[in-house]
Amino acid sequence: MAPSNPKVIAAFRAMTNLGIHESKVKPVLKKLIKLYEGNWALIEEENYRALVDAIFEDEDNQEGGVEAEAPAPVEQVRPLKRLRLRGQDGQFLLLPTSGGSPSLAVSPVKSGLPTSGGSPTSPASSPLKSRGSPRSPASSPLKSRGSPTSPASSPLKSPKPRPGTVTESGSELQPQSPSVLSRGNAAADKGKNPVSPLDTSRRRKSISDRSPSKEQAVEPGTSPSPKTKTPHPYPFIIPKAEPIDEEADYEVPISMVFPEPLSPGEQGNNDAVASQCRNGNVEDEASVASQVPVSLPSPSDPDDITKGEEKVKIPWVNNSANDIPPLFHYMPQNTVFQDAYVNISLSCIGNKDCCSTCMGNCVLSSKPCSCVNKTGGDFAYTAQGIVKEEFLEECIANSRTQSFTYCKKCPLETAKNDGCLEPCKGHLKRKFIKECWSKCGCGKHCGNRIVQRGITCNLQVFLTSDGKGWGLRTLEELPKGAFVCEFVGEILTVKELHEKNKARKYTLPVLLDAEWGSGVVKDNQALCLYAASYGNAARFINHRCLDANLIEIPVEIESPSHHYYHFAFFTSREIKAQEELTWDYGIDFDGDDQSLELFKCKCGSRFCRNIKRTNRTVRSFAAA
Ligand SMILES: C[S@@+](CC[C@H](N)C(=O)[O-])C[C@H]1O[C@@H](n2cnc3c(N)ncnc32)[C@H](O)[C@@H]1O
Repeated sequence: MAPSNPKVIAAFRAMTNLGIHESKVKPVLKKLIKLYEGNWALIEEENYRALVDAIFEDEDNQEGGVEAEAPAPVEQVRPLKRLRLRGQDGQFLLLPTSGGSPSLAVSPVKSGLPTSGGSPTSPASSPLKSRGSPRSPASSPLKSRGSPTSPASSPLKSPKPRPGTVTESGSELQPQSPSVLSRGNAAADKGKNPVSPLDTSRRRKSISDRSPSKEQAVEPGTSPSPKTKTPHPYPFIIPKAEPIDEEADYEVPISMVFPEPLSPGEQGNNDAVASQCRNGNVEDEASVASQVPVSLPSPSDPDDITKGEEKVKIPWVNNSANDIPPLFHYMPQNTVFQDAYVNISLSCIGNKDCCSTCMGNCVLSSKPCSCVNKTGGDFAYTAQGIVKEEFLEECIANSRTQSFTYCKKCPLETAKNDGCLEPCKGHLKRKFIKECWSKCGCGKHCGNRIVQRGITCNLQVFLTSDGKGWGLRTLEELPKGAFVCEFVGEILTVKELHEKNKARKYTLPVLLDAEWGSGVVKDNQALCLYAASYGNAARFINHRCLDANLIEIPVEIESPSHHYYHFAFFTSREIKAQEELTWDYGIDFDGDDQSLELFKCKCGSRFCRNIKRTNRTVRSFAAA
């Protein structure tokens, strides 16, 4: 049976990429897991160097040690042995990456490894890069004037070849300079020695510990463009799940934690594996994992974390090969988890809620259509597709002045079901945008359909330099009021959220609570969005107290009832290319709600609510 533990799968995949057959990997991997007492960090380090070495040692032993004495030509039939042969003949070299760990550069002629069809040594033919046809470049809101879907002429639109990947001339396959060789040798020597599980310098570092000097290179606003960054040496980046033998402390971003089970049916299986690993019961992990099906997403293509789900690609960049974004399922639209009642039916949309007789672009029409009824008689968007200044300022003021409405019976309190119903703590008053939709007569390119057209600007997921984990940044300048993305996740009832929270706390459930204050909300209509396992790029947006550059605005599209709506992010000011995108999660760091994941705020804002305080908790849900 095929293995299903992601770590085992990743190890197998890494070895396959290096031309080593699974049958050779399995027995050695088992021994190694035992030897290292389940410390996967030691096995994964330096692209599984310990495993590669052990496989060859094993082979050597089986061949009676003949190989050890064999002269150089014997080595040629075993390309990976070159890892330990210091770049002999200039065919196999250990190139230092920016992360300091060596990468394998292989002569396609002499390696014996395949040179096309997804060979790991041939980035140009990476299966990742050949996936699908390149999609149209993003068009920024500014550039979309007149023709919202026309391709932008942004210089960022066509992804540049990644440094370290093989150029057409194959220059990186040439023999390296002596200095490169000598650095490579040092790395090769390192790999020769057996790795001791007691060697603490090899233990996993927390994100904040990782290569600060290199992280400086991606400082928002000051970082070089992605083309100057050094990527993973292999075209296929090996997934590196977080260690599973440690409890995540509150410094570790929640989204770096192993993804959750995907459905109640899968829960048992995942839990079995997870708990086995956490308990350190890894005696025979390779075989245990091979029997237990786990449904985890595969790692994303560094060129596109969306896996082709959005109109634009969203690449991710790391600082070293070991930094891999959390595993999650990319989903461009919200999807009901189980019990949430989301009524999307044409019959629910009355004449006053649509403009069935309109044609073309409603925003350009001399007389506003009925879709403006809910936005004070005017469209929220300008003809250029950005939120009007006045509307935006009102939204910003609402969120900053913290004006609340109160439910008669708050779903957050009833969900606790602890026999003590506390009064509602309040929900922010919000101003809605209403977009035209399918029952309207206008077309998809109508200027009153911005959020529903999805992400159009050039974004990038990157590792922040200030210990916040992964973040999202824009690669192009964005004007004030531009739509960036919506927060996408599983649609959960608050009760379901409460159940999930019992199993694992999560920092960022977004409450769709804009209407709760208007009456009694039914259980299955008190909804929230949860993006730990399924979500879009918004799950990478970090928190900033008060002066964040994004503001969330509720948007009505297909459901006139505001129990369900879209939670969309717009720029609250002009944003420069390379700036990190942030929003204020609405966290009260002085609060005492124990139900959410803690983190110490590193937003750097002078208005930070967590300054000079420690061990504070999150009081309210993000959107409250
Ligand atoms: C929705 S995730 C954002 C993406 C996350 N940084 C990652 O690496 O996946 C929220 C988590 O990011 C981290 N985070 C977000 N904003 C932060 C801040 N201002 N200071 C410190 N950590 C932050 C926290 O760990 C939080 O639990």
